[in-house]
This record gives sequence, structure tokens and C-alpha cells, in this order.
Amino acid sequence: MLKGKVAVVTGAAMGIGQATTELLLQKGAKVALLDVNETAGNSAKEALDEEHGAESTLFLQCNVESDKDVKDAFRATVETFGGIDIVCNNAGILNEDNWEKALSTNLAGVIRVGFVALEHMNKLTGGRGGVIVNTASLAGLMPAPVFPVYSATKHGVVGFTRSMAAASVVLGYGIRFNALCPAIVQTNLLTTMEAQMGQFSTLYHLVEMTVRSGVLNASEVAEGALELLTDETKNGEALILKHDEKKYMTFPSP
Ligand SMILES: NC(=O)C1=CN([C@@H]2O[C@H](COP(=O)(O)OP(=O)(O)OC[C@H]3O[C@@H](n4cnc5c(N)ncnc54)[C@H](O)[C@@H]3O)[C@@H](O)[C@H]2O)C=CC1
Ligand SMILES: CC/C=C\C[C@H](O)/C=C/C=C\C=C\C=C\C(=O)[C@@H](O)C/C=C\CCC(=O)O
Repeated sequence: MLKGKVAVVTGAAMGIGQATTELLLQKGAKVALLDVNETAGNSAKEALDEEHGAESTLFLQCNVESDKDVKDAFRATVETFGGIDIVCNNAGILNEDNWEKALSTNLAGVIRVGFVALEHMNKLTGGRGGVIVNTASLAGLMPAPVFPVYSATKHGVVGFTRSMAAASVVLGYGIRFNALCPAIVQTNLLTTMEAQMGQFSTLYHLVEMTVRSGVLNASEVAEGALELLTDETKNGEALILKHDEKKYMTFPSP
């Protein structure tokens, strides 16, 4: 289904990014795995090499907070694989104490990666066009008293995605932009959540209550990403994923 396509996945060393990488490889794409964690990134690539062959992937250490890292990683991907068709802009953290870092990673990181991707993918400047899926969250569509800063960053991701989708149509970039909005997923972010909630950790019992009613696994989220990547009718959409439901967000018109 994705044979001949080249994908870049940020935050690819574990969790949702790793599951998405695996699914893209299964569908025939070549994937550049970008992650700040070099040890985890190398292990993830090694594990994938056994099934998909070393030539299908590339691990590049990249902090999405750094312009240089992101530009270097995209340049290396194009040099290795010849172009870029798909970007999963997925790296993100929960850190209510160090809220500047949360903003810098989750929102500025998504914008930075999006703009560098545009330089390579924009049909107006010689790119092949393609599709970008930004990982937001259900907390980007509703209030989340348990992590207000995280929620603010993810609302920003949804707004940026929808606005870039509209800009792409008006300006003719040939790129679709969609947002993925999962509820709670069983990953490292969940296991470290209480400690990362800072002053809001007194509300952790609300999270526990939600978790008891069911959580997603990373592969289910990867399937959602694949739908946004491959359904060419989707642009400017926010796909909500819960453990027992999947639906597209309906936004009010102004
Ligand atoms: N786990 C959950 O319940 C949900 C997670 N999300 C979002 O999904 C995305 C992935 O999260 P998970 O897989 O759950 O987390 P995770 O903690 O399992 O994986 C995140 C990956 O991103 C990498 N990363 C962190 N900061 C980075 C940076 N500055 N530059 C490059 N890589 C960086 C980490 O090293 C790690 O490999 C995040 O954007 C998160 O906000 C959205 C909804 C639910
Ligand atoms: C990085 C943190 C890990 C997971 C967060 C993830 O992005 C998903 C969050 C989805 C929704 C959050 C909603 C928050 C709601 C509230 O603050 C409370 O009203 C209820 C407490 C937890 C709810 C979690 C949920 O509804 O799925």
C-alpha cells in the first residue's frame, strides 16, 4: 500500500512512534526514525532490521527542539531515500512543572518539524507533496484539568494542523495535514504520568478512574495514523480515538 513511499517519524524509538514505524514498514514504506534518545532509537532500529532489512530504516538522533537537528535529519533522509512523502510529527512529553519545555517540545517542535518538512515536500518548490500527521491528543479538543499545560500544547497542535491544511489548499502545497487525537494510551507517558503532573498530581485519581475503564494500545493508534495518511479525502481533520470508539471531530463554524 505504501511501497516506494518514504516516511519520517519523530519520537520513533518507543510507544506510538515505534508502533507507527512498524506499521509503515509492514505496508512497504521506508522509514527514518528520529528520536532524542539515541540508545532507544538504535535498539528500535536493530529490532526492526531483523524483519524488514537494515536498508528500510535509518535512525537519526534528533531533538525536535533544535533547528539544526531537525534540518540535518531531514537532509540526511532525503540523501538516503531520495525524498519524503509522509511525516508523522509525533514526539511529545508531559511535564507540567517545566511547562516551557512542554511547549517547546509539543508545540514549537511540531511547528519546527512541519516547516522543515514543507521545505522538502512542497510541490511548489520541487517536492513530491504528501501528507503530515501531527499527534495531538483528546486533551487538545477538551479541557484537561489533570494537565492544563499539556492540554494547551495539544490545542495548539490541532489549531496549527487545521490552519496548515487550509493554507496548503489555498497556496497549493500538495500536502495534506491531519491531527491524531487519542485518549489515554498504554505507553511510557502513562507509566510516568503521575510524576509529570506536577502541582496537578493531586488529581491523579481522576486519571486512574479513566484508566480503569480502558486504554488504547499503541498499535491501535498507529492504525488511526495510517487511516489519516492513506485516505486522500482527509485534510484538516482531527481523528478521535478512544478504547471503545473512533470518530472525526466536528468543529463549529464561526
Ligand atoms: N500515551 C498517551 O496516553 C498519549 C500520547 N499522546 C501523544 O503521542 C505522542 C507519543 O507519545 P507516547 O508514545 O505515548 O510517548 P513515549 O514516551 O512512549 O514516546 C515518546 C518518544 O518521543 C521521544 N521524544 C521526547 N522528546 C523528544 C524530543 N524533544 N525530540 C525527539 N524525540 C523526543 C522520546 O524519546 C520517546 O521515544 C506524544 O506526542 C504524546 O503527547 C497522545 C495521546 C495519548
Ligand atoms: C501525556 C499524558 C498521557 C496521556 C494524555 C493523553 O494525551 C490523552 C489525554 C486524553 C484526554 C484527557 C482528558 C482529561 C480530562 C481530565 O482532566 C479529567 O476530567 C479526567 C481525568 C482523566 C481523563 C483522561 C481521559 O478522559 O481519557
